[in-house]
Amino acid sequence: MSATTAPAATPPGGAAAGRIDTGEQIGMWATLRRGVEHSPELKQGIGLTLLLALLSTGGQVVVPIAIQQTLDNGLGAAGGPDVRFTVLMGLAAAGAVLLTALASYGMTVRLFRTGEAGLATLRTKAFRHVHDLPLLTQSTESRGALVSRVTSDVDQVSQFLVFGGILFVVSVGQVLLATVVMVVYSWPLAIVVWVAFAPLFISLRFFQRKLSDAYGVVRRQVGAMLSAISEPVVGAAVVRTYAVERRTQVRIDEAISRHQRASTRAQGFTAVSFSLGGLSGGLANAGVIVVGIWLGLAGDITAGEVLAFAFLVTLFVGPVQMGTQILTDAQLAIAGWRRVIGILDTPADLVDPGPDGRTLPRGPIDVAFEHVDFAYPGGPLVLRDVDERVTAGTRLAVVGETGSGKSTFAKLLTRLMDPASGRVLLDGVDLREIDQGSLRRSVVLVPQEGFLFDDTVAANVRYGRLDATEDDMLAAAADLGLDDWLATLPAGLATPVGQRGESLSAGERQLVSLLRARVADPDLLVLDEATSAVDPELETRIGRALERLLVGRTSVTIAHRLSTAENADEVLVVDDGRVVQRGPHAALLAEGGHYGALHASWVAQQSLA
Ligand SMILES: Nc1ncnc2c1ncn2[C@@H]1O[C@H](COP(=O)(O)OP(=O)(O)OP(=O)(O)O)[C@@H](O)[C@H]1O
Repeated sequence: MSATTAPAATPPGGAAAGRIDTGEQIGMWATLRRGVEHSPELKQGIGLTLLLALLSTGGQVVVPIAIQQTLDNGLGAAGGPDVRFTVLMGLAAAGAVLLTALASYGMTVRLFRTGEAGLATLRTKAFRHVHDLPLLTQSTESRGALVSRVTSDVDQVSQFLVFGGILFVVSVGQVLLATVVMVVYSWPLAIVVWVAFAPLFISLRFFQRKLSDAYGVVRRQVGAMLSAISEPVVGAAVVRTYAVERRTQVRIDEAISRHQRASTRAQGFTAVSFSLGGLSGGLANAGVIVVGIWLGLAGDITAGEVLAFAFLVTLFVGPVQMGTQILTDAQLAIAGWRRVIGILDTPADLVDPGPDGRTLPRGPIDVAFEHVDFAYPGGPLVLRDVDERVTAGTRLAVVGETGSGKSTFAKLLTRLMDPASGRVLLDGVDLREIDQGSLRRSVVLVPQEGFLFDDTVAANVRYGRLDATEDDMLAAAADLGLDDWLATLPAGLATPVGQRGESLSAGERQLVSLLRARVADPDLLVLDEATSAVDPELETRIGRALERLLVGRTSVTIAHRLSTAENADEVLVVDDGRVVQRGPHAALLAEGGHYGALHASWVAQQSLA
């Protein structure tokens, strides 16, 4: 059976290997619990914060009580106005207002601090985990969406915790306290207020569900919008070269419109619930006045109590009305929190064996593939039953048509992915059992286009070994015969390379990648040979540097050039995911077959050039 007709194979690492967990299946309370677990700072000193919240809400209730007391027992005292009592009540009210303000300040500052500290932890955790995510997930999940999870989704949680959270604590306290005082003054009037708010309370659950769905869509659209915007920014040169600005703009406009539609829909629910809050407040006030006067005429309630009630209703209305807004913020935050938790829940596919991991001894490495199969998620097998051994110190060139599986072979060899079945062994040890630190020290992959960061040549070379000194780098350059090239750069090692190395030519970028690999000094070097054409002088220089880099190591080069295959000790020919030929260049040439055909096409290309 050929690779293309093979049934879809299970992706390595299970179904989760291909996508990031959306987190959508996590319930609201579970999200909150898990969110707090991930940011334990949020719980720190919560007792004191709640006490301050209680004080700041308690203070608000003192004012209506003071008004009632002043009216009934001060100004309206049986034997004429009691000035001393009235002043005392005034002072009590002023003290309560001051205490409320101080407590509210203390609570706000504390919530700010713990909120920001907790979210910084969450952001750091999520960002670190992005690095551990399966390589396949990172290419499947659009990068913009991934960035939005770590940035704007966490911001959303932050906004709620810092603002919504404060309002929530105060509102709940205020409503409860106002209710208690209302019941003490007049339970029939308290019932009037609660009846007025009953429809809103009952419908809150409905709104909460609607808002949750609607804001979940909004958060997804934010990710999609960031993705649509960031891709053309990164690929600006391609957009301009092919004059596809209009098409790109249409994509971005569509993403923005989708976000706008989702936001408008969500805000529609907010508006309805907010208006319901206002309506309930109006009803409650009217009910209190009418029933209050009626009770007053019957002598069941004093004038001071009715006036206090009017104030208490205000205390009650504000938070309840605000509650719908808080609900909105909470839903946004929970939707954001879910997406961040989704990242943290996505298993890192490459499990580091940790302290049990084996360490590779230094020196050239012996490589073995034992019946290795591999398939990308949901796709057919792209490597089938690869069973090969490369003895330490060998220079192996891997050749094959485009799409035959060469790069996949290299990725498995460097453990960027694990095989679906079979084993890859280095010095007889399964790659999965090797300590990640030891593996990264001993094995280095030089990709076709080595990524350069927007920094100096030195900083980029240092990615090979973080403690490399300038002398180490100069020695590496001398070893690869690149010292004179380095001297031609405007500031030598201190020359800035620009974004993605754009200030350097393609060939120069390759030289920086080779220097980086030399500084790393691996025992197994896996090279994906660059295909971009560079000028002949630089080509010779790259070839010479490569020659020197390979000395004393095992090397596996994905070869696109005839000379590389010719200079290798052995050539491995891959076709449609299978190894079809192996041997030294000359022997394979004599054999013909796939290698003969590849060789003929190389020779034809060269004569054309
Ligand atoms: N991330 C991926 N997701 C899904 N399929 C992939 C992925 N990367 C590669 N493939 C598929 O796997 C097969 C082998 O790809 P691979 O990159 O290993 O080939 P290659 O021989 O290195 O090709 P080239 O010489 O063009 O780089 C191809 O059919 C390719 O489409």
